[in-house]
This record gives sequence, C-alpha cells and structure tokens, in this order.
Amino acid sequence: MAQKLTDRAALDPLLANGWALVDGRDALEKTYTFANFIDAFSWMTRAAIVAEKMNHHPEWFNVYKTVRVTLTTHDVGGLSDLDVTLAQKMDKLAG
Ligand SMILES: C[C@H](O)[C@H](O)[C@H]1CNC2=NC(N)=NC(=O)C2=N1
Repeated sequence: MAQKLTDRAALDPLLANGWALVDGRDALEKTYTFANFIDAFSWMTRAAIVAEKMNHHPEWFNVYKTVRVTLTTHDVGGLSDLDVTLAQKMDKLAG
C-alpha cells in the first residue's frame, strides 16, 4: 500500500523539470510535447508498460503530439512516493 508523501522536498527536482502541482488537488501535472503522434504514442506505450509493472497508473490525455499527464495516488487521496517514481521514469523515457 502506498504511503502519502510526507517528504515534500522530493518534489523539487520534478518541479524544476516541467512538473507542476495541480490547483485544488494533491497531484502533479506535466505536458510532454513530442515531434509527432507516433513519438507521442510510442512514449505512452512504453510508459504504460512501466505503469502496469508498478501497478500505478497515470491519468493522461493525448492530442496529436502532446500528452498531458496527471499523477496522484487514488488509494491515499493524494501524492505518494509512487507518483514521484513514476514521474521520474516518465521523464527518463522521454529522454
Ligand atoms: C487495486 C489496484 O491495486 C489499485 O486500484 C491501484 C491501481 N493503480 C493505481 N494508480 C494510481 N494512480 N493510484 C492508485 O491508487 C492506484 N491503485
């Protein structure tokens, strides 16, 4: 079971790398922009496999070459260490 994030400093590197806290909700958001739809969907496929392995799933919205991702942990009603880990892995996959 995930634990609510108590060490909020763990968010700082993400906030410096395009992630932002969502207004009115304990969640992180980032919009990735790729070169084209194939690159965006390829990244989503790779991110989906990572998410499934973690049993931790993003909320996301794709339009053409952009993907807007929202991360939060529904089981704890807010951010957990799993969101930080998934955000890091998504950034790494995006290169
Ligand atoms: C039953 C299952 O393990 C849970 O519903 C998992 C699945 N994926 C999840 N993903 C996210 N983002 N938050 C959760 O709380 C969550 N819980």
